[in-house]
Amino acid sequence: MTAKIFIDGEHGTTGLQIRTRMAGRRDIELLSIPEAERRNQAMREDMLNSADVAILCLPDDASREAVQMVSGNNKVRIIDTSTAFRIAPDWAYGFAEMDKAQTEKIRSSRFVANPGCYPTGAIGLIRPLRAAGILPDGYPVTVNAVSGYTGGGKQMIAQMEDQSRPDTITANNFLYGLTLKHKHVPEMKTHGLLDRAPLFSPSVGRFAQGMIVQVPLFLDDLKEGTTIETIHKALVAHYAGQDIVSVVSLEDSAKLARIDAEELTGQDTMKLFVFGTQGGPHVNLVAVLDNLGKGASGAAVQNMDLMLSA
Ligand SMILES: NC(=O)C1=CN([C@@H]2O[C@H](COP(=O)(O)OP(=O)(O)OC[C@H]3O[C@@H](n4cnc5c(N)ncnc54)[C@H](OP(=O)(O)O)[C@@H]3O)[C@@H](O)[C@H]2O)C=CC1
Ligand SMILES: CC(=O)N[C@@H](CCC(=O)OP(=O)(O)O)C(=O)O
Repeated sequence: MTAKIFIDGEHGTTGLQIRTRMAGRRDIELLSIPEAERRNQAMREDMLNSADVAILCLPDDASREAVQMVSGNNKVRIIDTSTAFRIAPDWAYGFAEMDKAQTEKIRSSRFVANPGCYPTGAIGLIRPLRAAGILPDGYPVTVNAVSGYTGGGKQMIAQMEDQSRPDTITANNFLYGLTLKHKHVPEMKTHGLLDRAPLFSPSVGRFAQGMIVQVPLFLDDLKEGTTIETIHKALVAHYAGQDIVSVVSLEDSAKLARIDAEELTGQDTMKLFVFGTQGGPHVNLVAVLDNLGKGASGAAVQNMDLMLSA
């Protein structure tokens, strides 16, 4: 049986990438609205209510409206890629590898919130250490990151690529979120199992897709006896038995002189590293992913496949 899928926002950055990933699939019938009608409420409502799974690739407010449009129709299941429902208690958080029960939660949920790109890296690094008791209560977690500019959607893509625009961005690498109130902080705190909000400082580089997320830690302030090896072991144990998130060996990490933010561009996987020197006081946890892959569209397709396998 083919499943009917509607991507609301299919002509945007995330929507287009999801559509590309579904091209050629015979188990799916893609319901579609012509680009010129993308904001036509009546057509969207009709498509939303005709789908088995609707994937929302819209700004937060438009996502909330779309969910309202199907609220009385129990047949339709939703994957929302916006920030609107990521810490809502009645939604499943769509990061299947974040703990052993999550795959099943996603498979059986009607409502699945796709994670943000930065939180995918940050939670991927932090949560296993909280679950293993390595990262204690009260630890002041900081998260620093660089993203490809497609993370800012159609508008930032135009600002970075079209120098004739009055709002063009000329910087090759810039910090933003300078008020330290980025919309991803609540999600990192909740699903990272943190008792204190992390201090998150994002940046953007002049490359389209890719991402590095860093969580530096002081070993002396972690569970007594924690070393670079125990941290690495905890991550390896956490991600055993799946093939989306990989943990690079300490030996291979030690040989690296630099990390390329674009290393996984076009892929739907994520790589985790633990950097530092044996016996040294610090470690730097690093996640590399494609902001549009495991950070958005790749995760959405993974979640859709889990839901369709129920
Ligand atoms: N880009 C990324 O790396 C990631 C993005 N996301 C999230 O995915 C969602 C989509 O982001 P992104 O694809 O980047 O954004 P884009 O701006 O690239 O695309 C959004 C699309 O939604 C359409 N749209 C906007 N408002 C409405 C509305 N009221 N009704 C119908 N259609 C509407 C837009 O049409 P129009 O052209 O007319 O504005 C556009 O086609 C956002 O919530 C974003 O936060 C999640 C993870 C990563
Ligand atoms: C570079 C850039 O602007 N990135 C976006 C986040 C991209 C992402 O993960 O999106 P959502 O949380 O919106 O789903 C931002 O900082 O708002």
